[in-house]
Amino acid sequence: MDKLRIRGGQRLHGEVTISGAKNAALPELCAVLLTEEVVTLRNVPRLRDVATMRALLQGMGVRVDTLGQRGGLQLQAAHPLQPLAPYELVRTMRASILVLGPLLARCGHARVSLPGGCAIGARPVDQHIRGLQAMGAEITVEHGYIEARLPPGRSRLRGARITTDMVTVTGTENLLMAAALADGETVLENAAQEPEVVDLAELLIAMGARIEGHGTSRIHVQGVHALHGAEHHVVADRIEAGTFLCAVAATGGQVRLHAARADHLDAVIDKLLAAGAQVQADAGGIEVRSPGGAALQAQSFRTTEYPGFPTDMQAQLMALNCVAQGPSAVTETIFENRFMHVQELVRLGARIRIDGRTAFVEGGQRLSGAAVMATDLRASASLVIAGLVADGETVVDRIYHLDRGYDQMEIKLRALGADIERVA
Ligand SMILES: CC(=O)N[C@H]1[C@@H](OP(=O)(O)OP(=O)(O)OC[C@H]2O[C@@H](n3ccc(=O)[nH]c3=O)[C@H](O)[C@@H]2O)O[C@H](CO)[C@@H](O)[C@@H]1O
Ligand SMILES: C=C(OP(=O)(O)O)C(=O)O
Repeated sequence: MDKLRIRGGQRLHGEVTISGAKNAALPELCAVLLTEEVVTLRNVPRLRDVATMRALLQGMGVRVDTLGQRGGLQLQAAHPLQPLAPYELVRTMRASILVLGPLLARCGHARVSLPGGCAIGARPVDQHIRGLQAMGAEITVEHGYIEARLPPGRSRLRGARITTDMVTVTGTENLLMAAALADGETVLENAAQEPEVVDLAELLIAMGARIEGHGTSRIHVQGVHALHGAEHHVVADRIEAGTFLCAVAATGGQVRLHAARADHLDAVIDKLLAAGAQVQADAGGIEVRSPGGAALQAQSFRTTEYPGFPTDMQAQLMALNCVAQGPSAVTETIFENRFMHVQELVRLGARIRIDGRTAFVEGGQRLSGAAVMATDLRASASLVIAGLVADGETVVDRIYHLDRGYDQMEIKLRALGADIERVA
């Protein structure tokens, strides 16, 4: 099993190009199920989750061709499709649930394994199911599978007004894709406003869907009979960019992030500016400069839905808070168990106490390298940041979590001057 070996203490300097967003690419790969024509996606990141999604789609009968070396994929979901998402693939990637809406809309039935719980929380999919039921689907859950079909005599879902109980990102995406081919108008209330939802809507519109209001909490979709092929560039990964911003803030140095979208990172950049880092944005990317974490002020924050502070950046900013000066309180409101990195950061010398949904970080600690275990994707990223500033050697085990969502992270960090290598 691969590990990352990091010798801390190097400042980061230079330039890095931010990859396409995992959380945009995954729903967009599922959107190809909505048409029998060719869809071309550019800037798809090289990730384990993308490989899993590719295998899932290929198992259904989708043709997938790689275009060159720069993240191009050409996909075609011509008939006949096998509308099945088996447990073996779904259990390794929760985003597999995103095939449910498109399969139901296109094939009239779908059999998708329930994703189950994971390290960061229970993560039920009841809102996805309820929304599709409101659109006329008959859904049962048996033997660990969601069995969804249209009632006898119906060939399409029907538009509906759906208000989800909470803001759900993949729930909004599933219902958006289903609504694109439904009969009549769908209104999604309490919709997620994340940039990845907007990017998916832009792909769907390029495929002929009639969507308005994406990027707000109310999305209107006027269903159409068929969608067609399209070409789309996946938006830059704001979480990868935010992770590099926190890494540079912690180690000190100066780095330019090409292709990063500052307008998608306001909440994170505000915290880094308040901490004392310098962050400047222009049309081509973001430049960050920092004297190093020990010269910064720790910042309290609370995760919320976009445009609030993203839960997917909580662990990374907490790693910075461990070395920055002063106490801070980090409150996680989205997932009930997303502090798995805390005990590993403590192994590196951090001082953190958890009380319910809040972690209280003492700050101002000198970290010292140790063997630590990655427990989930962003927890892994926080351990890498901590390892980059710790004295001596840190070995991060179980980095298959990191590979799910970061495109060549150690190669990009090494190009910036980090002493980091992948070892077996
Ligand atoms: C592939 C992808 O895009 N993943 C992102 C997506 O996950 P994902 O879409 O799974 O997260 P949601 O936005 O759905 O989850 C928000 C909250 O709602 C709850 N919930 C959600 C759906 C549902 O049917 N019932 C329910 O109770 C969840 O357990 C969680 O507590 O958004 C999260 C929140 O920004 C991010 O951390 C993930 O990186
Ligand atoms: C939690 C995440 O992803 P997923 O929803 O794919 O598990 C993440 O990207 O941090």
